[in-house]
Amino acid sequence: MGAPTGAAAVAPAAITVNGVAKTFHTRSRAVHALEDAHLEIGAGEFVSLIGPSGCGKSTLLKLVAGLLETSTGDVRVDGEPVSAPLPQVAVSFQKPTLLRWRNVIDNVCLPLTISGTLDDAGRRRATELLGLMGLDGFERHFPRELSGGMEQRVAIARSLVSRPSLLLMDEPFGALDEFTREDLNDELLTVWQQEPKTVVFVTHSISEAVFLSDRVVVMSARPGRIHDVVPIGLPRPRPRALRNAPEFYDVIRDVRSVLDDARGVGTASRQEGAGR
Ligand SMILES: Nc1ncnc2c1ncn2[C@@H]1O[C@H](COP(=O)(O)OP(=O)(O)OP(=O)(O)O)[C@@H](O)[C@H]1O
Repeated sequence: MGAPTGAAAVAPAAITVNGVAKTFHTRSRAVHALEDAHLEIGAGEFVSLIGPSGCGKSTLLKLVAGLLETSTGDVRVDGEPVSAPLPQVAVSFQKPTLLRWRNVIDNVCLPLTISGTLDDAGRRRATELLGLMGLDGFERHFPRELSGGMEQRVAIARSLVSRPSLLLMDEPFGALDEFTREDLNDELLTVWQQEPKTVVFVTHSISEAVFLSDRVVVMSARPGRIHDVVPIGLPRPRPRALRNAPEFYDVIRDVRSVLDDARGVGTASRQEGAGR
């Protein structure tokens, strides 16, 4: 498949999370969502965040997105402190949040419409991204005519249309059946390989994290901390068949062991060198 017009126009972003804590003050109490988080993500890396419910994965993602402010410490993208959403960063969530009254192509073009930069090249790019997402021929359909998986494909195309150098994804495929999720994982990796960018991906699925990532950040709960970072040594590109390979299961076992440890239920033994 040829690269889309003007692909890889923007260099991927690097991220630094330095001594970050986040406390939410509700009316009745203070919630320590994140404590003493340190993390470096290299430009072009694909990193997943995984951990028990409530351990601060979304909070960390929103801090990088500039949607929340840190309580202490700082977050930097390409060396610049993040204090508000940055134009080179796109965020996608579990709910696709398409505009029901706009058709598919107009939904994908929305970021360009909002920034006042929509032109013929932008429309062509939107069409190309829909093709990459397996949605050729659906440009004029409305969200009500799409399945959940198709809506999420449109949302991913929308998040890519402005060529972000950093893509932050919060459980984007969490509501989808396993087969659709795997298809979307494959499509996401195709785009990521064609247009290098940094991706931070929150998921509850160990296999999804392993399949996609260069490294998996394992977090522990109450207060949320970064427990360990597991490098995923599986070669790229990663074909569908990798999901049946023994080495894939070895790495999954390795990450599960770290996750069990983070949850304080350590049972499995981490294989030294697995996944490295
Ligand atoms: N705006 C908020 N106000 C108060 N507390 C919050 C707020 N946002 C998150 N929290 C709390 O911070 C903690 C971390 O939440 P966060 O959503 O980051 O966890 P998570 O790991 O993404 O969870 P899940 O896996 O269930 O989505 C939780 O205890 C949550 O209740």
